[in-house]
Amino acid sequence: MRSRFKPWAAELIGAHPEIIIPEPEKVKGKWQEVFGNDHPLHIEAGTGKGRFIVGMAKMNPDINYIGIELFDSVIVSALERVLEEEGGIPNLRLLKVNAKDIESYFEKGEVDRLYLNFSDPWPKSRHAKRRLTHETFLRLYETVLPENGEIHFKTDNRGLFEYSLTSISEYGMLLKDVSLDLHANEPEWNIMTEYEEKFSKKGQPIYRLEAQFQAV
Ligand SMILES: C[S@@+](CC[C@H](N)C(=O)[O-])C[C@H]1O[C@@H](n2cnc3c(N)ncnc32)[C@H](O)[C@@H]1O
Repeated sequence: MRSRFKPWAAELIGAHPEIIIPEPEKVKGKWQEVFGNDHPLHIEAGTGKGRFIVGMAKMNPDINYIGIELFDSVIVSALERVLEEEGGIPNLRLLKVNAKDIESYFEKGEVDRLYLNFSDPWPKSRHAKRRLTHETFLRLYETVLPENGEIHFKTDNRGLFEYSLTSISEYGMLLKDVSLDLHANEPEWNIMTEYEEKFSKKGQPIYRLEAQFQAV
C-alpha cells in the first residue's frame, strides 16, 4: 500500500507511544505486561491502514492484537482510526517495523496467531523472496508461534494464492481451510480489510486459507 508522503505523520506517531510502541525489542517476551493481561496475542503483518486489525480488536476484546506496518504514511491512518474511538482500543497496539525482523520483537510462542491480508504479490519470480508467504518468512513465523500455531491468509491475487498454497504445503504445514471465493458465502466473523473492500466491490473473488505448523 503506497500513500502520499505525510510530513506530519512522524510527529503524530511520536505523540502516541501508548499505541505505536517505539522500541518494541525492549518488550520482547513481555507483551502480557504491555496489555496488562494474559489473553492470546494475534498479530497482522502488513496491516496497512488498520481496518482489519481495528475491527478484529473491537469484535474480540478478550484477544490482544498487534498490527505491523512498514510505512509512517500508512500506519498513521491506523493510528487515526484508534484515536477516533472513544476510550481507545485497549487490546490493540501497532508496530512500525519490518515483518522480517519479527523475531526481534516476540519470543517463541508469544504470538498465538498470525494474519496476512492482501500482502504485496511481488509477481516477478526474482522477487519471490519478498513475498510474505515465502519459506524464509514461514520459518520466521514458526519461531514466534507456538507448536501448531496458525497463519490465516487472504488475498485477491490468484498468482500469490497459488504460490502460497505450494510454499505452505512444501513447508509441511497443514492446510485446514481453503476458500476460492470467501464472499460467495461470507462468514459472519469476516472483517474486511481496505483492499478486500476495494477488490470485492469490483467483483473479484477473495481467496483465503488457514494453515497450521506441524510438530516434527
Ligand atoms: C497491499 S497492502 C494491504 C494492506 C492491508 N493488509 C489490506 O488488506 O488492506 C500491503 C501492506 O503491507 C505492508 N508491508 C509489506 N511488506 C511488509 C513488511 N515486510 N513488514 C511490514 N509491513 C509490510 C505494506 O507497506 C502495505 O501497507
